[in-house]
Amino acid sequence: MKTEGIECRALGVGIARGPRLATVTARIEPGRFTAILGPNGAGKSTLLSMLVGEREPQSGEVMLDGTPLARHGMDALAMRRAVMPQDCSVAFDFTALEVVELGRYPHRAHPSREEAGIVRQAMELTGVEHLAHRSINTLSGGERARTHLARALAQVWEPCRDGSARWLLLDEPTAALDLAHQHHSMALLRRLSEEQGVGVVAVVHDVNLAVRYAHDALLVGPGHCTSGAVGEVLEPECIHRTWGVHCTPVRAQDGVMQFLFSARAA
Ligand SMILES: Nc1ncnc2c1ncn2[C@@H]1O[C@H](COP(=O)(O)OP(=O)(O)OP(=O)(O)O)[C@@H](O)[C@H]1O
Repeated sequence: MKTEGIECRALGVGIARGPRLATVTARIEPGRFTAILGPNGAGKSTLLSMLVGEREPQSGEVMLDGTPLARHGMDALAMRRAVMPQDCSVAFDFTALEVVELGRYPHRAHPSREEAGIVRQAMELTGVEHLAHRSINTLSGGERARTHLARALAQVWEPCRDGSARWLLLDEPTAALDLAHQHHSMALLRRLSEEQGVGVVAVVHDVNLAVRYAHDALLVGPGHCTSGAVGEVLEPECIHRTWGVHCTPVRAQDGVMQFLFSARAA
């Protein structure tokens, strides 16, 4: 039986002693980009925090490569998995460069020969190299988000020595980004999954970005969870059921199906 990947086994999503928001049974594959979508308050961030191991599930469990997540140990996880939370505030007055360097901290016992190069290339990929010496707390929301994405990329830059898959778990990585940077970042994440086998899991609100760049979708709530190939999950009827908006499929010039949305039926 295939065990590689993240498996949600009847995962009860909701805060401790709070209501059950959804029960998630799904397998998330490495080498694929999985978008988590759903209405506000459906439990997307709560689910992500369970996949990361920050929050205990109300029931069920999260397995990584066939072993319960908690048994992997935080140090081992940090070598192969980077997390970008929704709120990326930094208490200290670090420069952008220092924030990205933090991504390399888990590797300090076995540094790469390319440490400085990794940090520089990660910053180039998200377009923040010119901000290297600025204080993180003086950057705009989008600049800060791109700096934290660079930190996450730096953390999982090199393949694991034991060949295990690397993961990026990101909570709304494009929320603060302008149109160009949204597409640039999503394309980058897709490439990382396809070319380097990284498992990318990202909470995304923009259905069209998800349809264009993700392989799979995990749709949370209200009260249920659906997962599968993005084009099968995010179809007009399901979108209407989930968000109460009507949508018209249109084919973009490059052949990708996208949607036009309206509050009322055409
Ligand atoms: N620490 C907390 N204490 C009380 N309720 C909480 C806490 N954290 C989350 N919740 C509640 O749990 C529910 C799910 O929150 P969550 O942040 O997972 O939703 P979400 O789907 O990510 O929403 P959004 O799209 O608005 O970011 C919400 O109703 C939220 O108010």
